[in-house]
Amino acid sequence: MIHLNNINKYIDSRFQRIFILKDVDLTIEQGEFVTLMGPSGVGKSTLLNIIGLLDDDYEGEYLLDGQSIGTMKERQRSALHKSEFGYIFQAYHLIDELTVYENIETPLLYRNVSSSERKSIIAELLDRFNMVAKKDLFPEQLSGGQQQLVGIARAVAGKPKILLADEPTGNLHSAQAKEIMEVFQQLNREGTTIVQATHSRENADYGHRLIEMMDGKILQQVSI
Ligand SMILES: Nc1ncnc2c1ncn2[C@@H]1O[C@H](COP(=O)(O)OP(=O)(O)OP(=O)(O)O)[C@@H](O)[C@H]1O
Repeated sequence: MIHLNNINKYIDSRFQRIFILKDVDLTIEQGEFVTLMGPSGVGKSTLLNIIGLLDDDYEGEYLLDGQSIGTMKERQRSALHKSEFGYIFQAYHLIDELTVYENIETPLLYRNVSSSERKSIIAELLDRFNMVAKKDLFPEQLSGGQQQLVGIARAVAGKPKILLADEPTGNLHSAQAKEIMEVFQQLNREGTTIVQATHSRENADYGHRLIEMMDGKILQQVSI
C-alpha cells in the first residue's frame, strides 16, 4: 500500500548538504503495524510527515495504493490526506477554539458520519479514555497528557485506513500508554494500517515489524 523508493530529503546550507533522509526504501503492506525506532533526530517524524502527505519537499518516488504522489495536484493530495490518514502528532495540534468533544468530532464531520453515529463514537472514546467529565473543556484547560489523549481520540475516531502516530504515548503514564497500545492493536485487527514512531520498546512490541533508523537511513528491519 505504501511504497517509498529512494527517498532523499536534504537541506543545503552554504557549505554543505545535510541529509535528513538518505536513500530510504520502504514498503508497508495494508494491515501491517510497523514501528520506527532510533535516537532523537534520525528522521522518524520527517518520514511520518512524508508518508502522511504533510511534506512534499523531497526527492524520490512515493506510491500510495499504486498512485504516484509526486505527480498529484496539491488539492488531490490534501483530499487523500484527509480521507486516508489519521495522524497523532508529537505536539497535539488540537484546535484551541473547540472543546474536547468538538475536537474529537472534526474527522467525523469530514467523513460525513451521521449525527447519532458521531455521538455514539465520541461517547465511547471519552469513556474509554476517562475523559467524560472533560468533554466541554478547551485544550488549554487540560494537562499535557489529557491533550495527548484527545489528540489520539481524534485520530482514531474516524477509523482511518492508515494511522500515523509520532511518539503517541510520550506524555502518558504506563497504564494509559498500555490502554492506547491496546486501542491501536484493536484498530489494527479491524484493518487499520499503523505506522508509529517511538522510543519505547514496549510500544514496539505491539507491532509486527521494527524499523531501526540511524542518521536518516534505515539501518535494519526485524519482524516481531
Ligand atoms: N525543516 C527543517 N529544517 C532544518 N532541519 C530540519 C527540518 N526538519 C527536520 N530537520 C532536522 O532533521 C533531523 C530529523 O528530524 P526528525 O524530527 O525527523 O527526527 P526524529 O527522529 O523524529 O526525532 P525525535 O525522536 O526527537 O522526534 C533533525 O536533525 C532536525 O533538526
